[in-house]
Amino acid sequence: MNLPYPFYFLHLGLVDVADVLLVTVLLYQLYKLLRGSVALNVALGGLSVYLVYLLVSVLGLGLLSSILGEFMDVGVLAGIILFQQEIRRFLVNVGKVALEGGGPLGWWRRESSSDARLPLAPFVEAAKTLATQETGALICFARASDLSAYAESGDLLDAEVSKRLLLAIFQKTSPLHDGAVIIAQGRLRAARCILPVSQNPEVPAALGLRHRAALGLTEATDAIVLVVSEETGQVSLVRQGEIYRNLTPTEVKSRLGEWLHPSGLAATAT
Ligand SMILES: Nc1ncnc2c1ncn2[C@@H]1O[C@H](COP(=O)(O)OP(=O)(O)OP(=O)(O)O)[C@@H](O)[C@H]1O
Repeated sequence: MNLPYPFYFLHLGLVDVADVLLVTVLLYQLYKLLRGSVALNVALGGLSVYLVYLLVSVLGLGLLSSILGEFMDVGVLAGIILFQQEIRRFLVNVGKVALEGGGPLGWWRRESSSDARLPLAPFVEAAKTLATQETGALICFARASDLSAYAESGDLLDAEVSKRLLLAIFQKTSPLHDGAVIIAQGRLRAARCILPVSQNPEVPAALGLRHRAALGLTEATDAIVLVVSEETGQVSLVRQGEIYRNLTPTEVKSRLGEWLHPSGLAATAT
């Protein structure tokens, strides 16, 4: 391909164009996989260091270039360790698409930053009843971040959401009551899920593991978590590592509506 000055020195063939397009698609897929999670910040940090390294190398700053070069040498290994969950999910998705054109885990990949079909009444009503009974509960609402790795740590259900189902799961005698329930794409996807526990030293000592797990998930992803305390019967909502405690059913409904249906869609279904 003949290019105009000042790009005439570039020899750009069809293969190069296809190469650039494929890299663009790959980077976009990676962005979709990482968006809404702290992994995206880590990836952007790594990319910034790499760009500085390239610049420093071009400018011929020997010492800085060799220091960053050492860093780059271990970068691939560090990347594999840091992103092991994301790499695993990416490969699982690629495998599913190749074999089944989507497969049973296809719903995790659907694009939706909030679930317009999700009725909120079952959650508000179940939280109210569980709070009265002082029965603990942990309910996670997936948004853009992929929660499949957390769902896979528990029992996959893929059931229709209802107040009765939520109450049955969290009853103390239920074999599914321990851990968290995950809601995604309008369905109850899994129960008994293990969440990452927040290591934030500023979390009040009065909050135990259930609340720390809710905080931990929202620090790592853009999920929203509803917590019912077994000890106090208080209902809390957690978002972006922040906890809103002791909420009334009306407050739970309006906050959930605001966060999960920002456009006001489907709130009528409640
Ligand atoms: N990492 C985790 N992921 C999911 N659920 C967890 C996790 N850690 C603890 N839990 C749930 O929290 C329960 C223990 O809650 P704990 O009493 O320590 O927390 P808490 O924040 O004080 O809550 P509560 O006010 O209900 O007592 C466990 O039985 C389990 O169901």
